[in-house]
Amino acid sequence: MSGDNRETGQGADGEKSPVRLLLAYIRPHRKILVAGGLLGLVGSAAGLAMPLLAKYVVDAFGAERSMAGPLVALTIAVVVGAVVSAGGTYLMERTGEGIVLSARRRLVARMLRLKVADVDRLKPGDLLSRVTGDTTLLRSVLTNGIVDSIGAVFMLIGAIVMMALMDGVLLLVTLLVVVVIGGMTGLIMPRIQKAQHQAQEAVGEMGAVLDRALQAYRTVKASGAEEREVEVVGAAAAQARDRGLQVAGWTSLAGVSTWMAVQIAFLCVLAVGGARVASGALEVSALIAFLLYLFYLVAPIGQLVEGAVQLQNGLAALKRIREIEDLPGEPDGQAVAVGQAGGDPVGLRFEDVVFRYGEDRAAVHDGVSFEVPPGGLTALVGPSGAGKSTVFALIERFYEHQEGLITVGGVDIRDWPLADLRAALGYVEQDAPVLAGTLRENLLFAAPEATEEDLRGALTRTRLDDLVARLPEGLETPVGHRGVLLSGGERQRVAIARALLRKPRLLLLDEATSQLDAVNELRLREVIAEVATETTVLVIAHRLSTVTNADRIVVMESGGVRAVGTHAELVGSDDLYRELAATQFLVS
Ligand SMILES: Nc1ncnc2c1ncn2[C@@H]1O[C@H](COP(=O)(O)OP(=O)(O)OP(=O)(O)O)[C@@H](O)[C@H]1O
Repeated sequence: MSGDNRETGQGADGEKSPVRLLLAYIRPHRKILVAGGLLGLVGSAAGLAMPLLAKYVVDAFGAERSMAGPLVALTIAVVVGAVVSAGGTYLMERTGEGIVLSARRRLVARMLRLKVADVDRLKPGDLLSRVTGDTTLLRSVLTNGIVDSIGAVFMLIGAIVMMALMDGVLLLVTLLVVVVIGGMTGLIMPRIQKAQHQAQEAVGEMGAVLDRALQAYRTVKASGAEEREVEVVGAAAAQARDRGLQVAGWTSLAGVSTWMAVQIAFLCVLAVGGARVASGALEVSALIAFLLYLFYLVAPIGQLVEGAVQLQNGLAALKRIREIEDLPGEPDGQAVAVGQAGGDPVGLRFEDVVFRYGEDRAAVHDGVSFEVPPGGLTALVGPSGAGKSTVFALIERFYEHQEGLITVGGVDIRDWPLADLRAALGYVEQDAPVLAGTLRENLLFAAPEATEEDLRGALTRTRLDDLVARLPEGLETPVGHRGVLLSGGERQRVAIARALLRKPRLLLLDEATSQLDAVNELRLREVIAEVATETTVLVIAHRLSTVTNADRIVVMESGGVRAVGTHAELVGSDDLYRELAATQFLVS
């Protein structure tokens, strides 16, 4: 078994310029975008033709000619203009939605393949806002922003050509003013981008604090902390508003400088043009026409500035999207080996394992060694913080150990292809191991291809069949957010059934600490004992019944293994174990 441990880090587009990266989102949609842009142009042309056609109608009326012809032409122009414009708008919006969709798909695909260590560091609410908010910002810059800017460039060129024909000197004066003030606007643009990035960050932070409040909804209420949480989320919202105002400030400054450019150019042209008219170098009519063209420049310049502002917003959003996309993925973690599960029980070995959660952190595991033979029940016990859950995190390769060796089935876990390793493991978390959705969806989550027979078997083995029989909609009953509609014991058994459907060769079970009623307690004990006859079970034990049933118990203490033995042996030989048995384990 050999694994390719290549990290799925930055893609080939890691070094491209941000604008090119932005444009890459359009590439698949460019044809529709061009079609939408062309329809928009035809619509505008039809709009432009209308005053002319209206003139014909009036002329015909005045000359007492038949108005039928011009009226039909006008009607056609109105209808064609409306239909074509609507079509253009629709295509543009459609492209925008398509761009947002592909940006979201890409981002989510990356998010779900990140390393657990990175996701532990990031805030879920902020990640959510990157998928929902930042991707939306790409839409307008990549559709209307681009099309309008291209249209503006054409108009600008047209106006400049006309102005050149009128008077070269005045054009030079105009361009000088526009370029100087345009340069100043250029200086503002990066500030808009920075402010927009901060604004989006503030929205992300607001999402993060809101997420915190919603995740701990019951605790918030039970602690009477509603008002304080409202304040905290409100403060984050105010922060987002402040950042938004900064963007608005810089954006309006850019707008004002455009307006100033035209006004100052107007005054300069008036002064220079007046002098040229006085000296006889220019006709008055040419000066008037030139000034009219100057004002003709206002709209396209405004559109260009607007396009540039949108570009800054898009780049700011892209930066936040790339912050996630550029994080390295798990080593060959892309493929989920569905259907490859199953096989004989495997053993597990830790050999002098050293692990710390960060370079600057103290070692959580400082030379951990123990062995779990294939099959049977092994319990992991120890005081809180001894590093028991970390053992699971290392076996699942959520985190990578720094020193020592961990083997599953005699093979170094670093040599297992990650998807195969995880397919061989069953993992039952202690907290909230049930997801929203129906009971069936939860059970089939890790093994969607499981047969109805497998499902019934797992339900029987986890003693869930009578629960299913009691539920009004049976397996189709929704379990509520994080399974809140189930009891603690039921949730854990659902999670065990889900793990069993994957036919694990080694089941990692973090036992629920919640107090269970006698029936649930007994069932859970039976389930664990029964599963241990079929596969290897490593359980972080919180119950006396589990340790007394275990084939062997590994006692951990502050990052090391202190003793190994059966309950009877350890009660006799190990002080810490005796104390744990007397105080920590829930009696049953
Ligand atoms: N994701 C993490 N990042 C940083 N430190 C962590 C992380 N998870 C756990 N730790 C730290 O590692 C130490 C061991 O934690 P671990 O969860 O493995 O202990 P445990 O024995 O399972 O405790 P408990 O029985 O209370 O769950 C603790 O001091 C904890 O603060």
